[in-house]
Amino acid sequence: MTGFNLSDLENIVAVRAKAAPEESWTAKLVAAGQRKAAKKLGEEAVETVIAAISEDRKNLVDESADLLYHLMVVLNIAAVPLQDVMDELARRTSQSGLEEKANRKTP
Ligand SMILES: N=c1c2ncn([C@@H]3O[C@H](COP(=O)(O)OP(=O)(O)OP(=O)(O)O)[C@@H](O)[C@H]3O)c2ncn1[C@@H]1O[C@H](COP(=O)(O)O)[C@@H](O)[C@H]1O
Repeated sequence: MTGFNLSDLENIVAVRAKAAPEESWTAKLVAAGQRKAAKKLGEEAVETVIAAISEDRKNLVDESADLLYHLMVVLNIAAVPLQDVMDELARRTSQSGLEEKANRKTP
């Protein structure tokens, strides 16, 4: 265990987003724009799903890392701090997912 967490990754992404695109994948994605970064995030999500269904534990860890990294890039481009996501998750701890689903208002 390293103690490395998502907040550390968010900080790395914020720094590398300002690097030259020729020397940083993060900067290259940021320069390409949100559409491209989100597409990459979608690809990583699909690869994570495939790893989960394949019951390939090592691949699931690797693809999950790719997924979380690309999510951090997409949040950076959208100027959404990770803390906003964590606050939303914290807010949701007050009720179960099933409870929330049952109470959802239908349009
Ligand atoms: N965690 C990551 C990370 N995870 C994945 N990637 C890159 O994401 C890119 C896409 O990954 P893929 O495996 O999908 O590669 P691909 O070439 O698109 O593969 P195909 O599916 O197309 O075959 C690759 O270049 C990976 O290296 C990452 N790039 C950067 N980071 C972090 O960001 C830091 C800064 O990186 P740079 O911005 O590149 O300096 C790094 O030190 C890491 O901490």
